[in-house]
Amino acid sequence: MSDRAPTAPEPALRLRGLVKRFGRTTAVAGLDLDIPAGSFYGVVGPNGAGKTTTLSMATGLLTPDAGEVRVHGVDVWATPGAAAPLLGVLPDGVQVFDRLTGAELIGYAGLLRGMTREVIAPRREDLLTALDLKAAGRTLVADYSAGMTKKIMLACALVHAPRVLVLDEPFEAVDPVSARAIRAILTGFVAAGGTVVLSSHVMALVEQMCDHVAVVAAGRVVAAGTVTDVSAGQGLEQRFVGLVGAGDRHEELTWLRPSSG
Ligand SMILES: Nc1ncnc2c1ncn2[C@@H]1O[C@H](COP(=O)(O)OP(=O)(O)OP(=O)(O)O)[C@@H](O)[C@H]1O
Repeated sequence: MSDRAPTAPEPALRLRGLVKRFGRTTAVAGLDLDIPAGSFYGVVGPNGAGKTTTLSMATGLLTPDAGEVRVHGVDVWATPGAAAPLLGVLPDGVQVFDRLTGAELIGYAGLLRGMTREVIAPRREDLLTALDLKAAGRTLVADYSAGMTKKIMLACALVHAPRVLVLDEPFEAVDPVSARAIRAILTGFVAAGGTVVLSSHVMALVEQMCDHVAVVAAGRVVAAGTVTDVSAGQGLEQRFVGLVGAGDRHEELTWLRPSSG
């Protein structure tokens, strides 16, 4: 028997000491997080907590001021060419090439990942069908609704079959039928050994879908672990408010009384 201590398995994503400042604003203030391989990981936090900034640095979209990111052990910033194929990314609020049709955009995403047209074509059809975008595949993305744009960008993130999916608010503006289709895709992906990291403001969704969650506030992780552990018997929303909320204090807008006018 070996007397060596077993080494912990390499996480799908390892974030260490991430820092990002925008002028005088510190968006991310030394953030550490391990996302276990095979997990369905939710990242939650109040508006402006640093979630988008963190996920952008974790996926090679935004250069950190300090810190390190590894995806399955591969350094995202030192070796971006090796890390990129492992990652599928749905960014929030980035410019899309919207003068392409949906089908062209998926094709373009596949070509950027070095895929051949022969491999891309059937996958593109599968994705358009699965995301209920078959008819819209021939329409310019500029003419898409917010939810359709979200779905086509998700298709672009999936086409090269990455190992880790990082999705910034994937359900925002998406209708319930499409949300169900996306959930099925993501659940199947995790069941097949993939890792999903998503940010969301919907605690019920994170509680239902995710097995792990990190609560981010003021650019740091204030709680992380299994959803059961982080919820601590209170339900995730209650725990979230307890960790980052201002309690039950609400300013009254006394002037907002239509009947008193
Ligand atoms: N490009 C930028 N230039 C200047 N400040 C920025 C920029 N991007 C983010 N910030 C600031 O960094 C902080 C964190 O923003 P970030 O978008 O990461 O938060 P978030 O947790 O994703 O918020 P939300 O839940 O509202 O989407 C905020 O104070 C924001 O104003």
